[in-house]
Amino acid sequence: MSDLLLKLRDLHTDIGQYHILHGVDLEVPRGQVTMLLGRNGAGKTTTLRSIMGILPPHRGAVTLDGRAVTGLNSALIARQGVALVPEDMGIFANLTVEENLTLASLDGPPDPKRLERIFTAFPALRTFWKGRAGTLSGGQKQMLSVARAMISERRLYLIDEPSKGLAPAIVSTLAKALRELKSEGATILMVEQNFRLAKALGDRAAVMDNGRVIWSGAMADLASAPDLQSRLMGLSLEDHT
Ligand SMILES: Nc1ncnc2c1ncn2[C@@H]1O[C@H](COP(=O)(O)OP(=O)(O)OP(=O)(O)O)[C@@H](O)[C@H]1O
Repeated sequence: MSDLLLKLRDLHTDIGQYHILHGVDLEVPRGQVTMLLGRNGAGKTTTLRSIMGILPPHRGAVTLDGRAVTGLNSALIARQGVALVPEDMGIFANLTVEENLTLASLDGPPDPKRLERIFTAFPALRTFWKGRAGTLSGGQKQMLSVARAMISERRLYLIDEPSKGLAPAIVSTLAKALRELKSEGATILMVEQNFRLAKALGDRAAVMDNGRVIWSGAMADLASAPDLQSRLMGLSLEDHT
């Protein structure tokens, strides 16, 4: 078993007539949290969507645990144990919290032990268990979205800017849940603009610009080098909280 769970090689993806990814190379080690950083429009979301098979790449390779999964549709990628927590949260507003989690569970009804862990991390989901997801607050919807990924054991979690638009107290709740997921040995590839959160959770970092990864390495190396941050992103990440 290799230490690399996910590998992207020379990935090119178009959206309509636009060429968005221009040869993304990325390695995601098993059991670690890799943060995908970069300016707005750099191609971070498109990279996650390309891995998940929502936007199929037209060139390059996606390898999961040594197996090529390039071009498979998203249902098949999900069956390989990959979960995406999308930026728009991807929950079913007309269904209850319970129904949202039951649908996300890969093997029948949710495992009670996993459910208990989710309730401990996000107590609001227990409170509103029978409530429609559409009536939850923005923060609660985000928690439900993360919980949908956590309801079954996954090989890889792709998480797109979970802290976006959330109040600081909710970001702390989210951070705690993600830290717990990390402590269970989960492999996570996460887009995050909040550098304080990215730094706290990330083991590795990859910085994108103009549809490519322009730097990758240990998060500690990036966090301790303001010059590097400003060269890569045009600003100090510390200002970007
Ligand atoms: N549906 C679309 N049609 C045309 N261009 C698109 C579409 N979706 C995204 N793009 C473009 O693709 C590029 C990459 O977008 P993407 O959402 O991957 O960037 P990002 O790094 O995730 O940005 P952000 O941090 O703002 O979310 C951007 O220039 C964006 O304008």
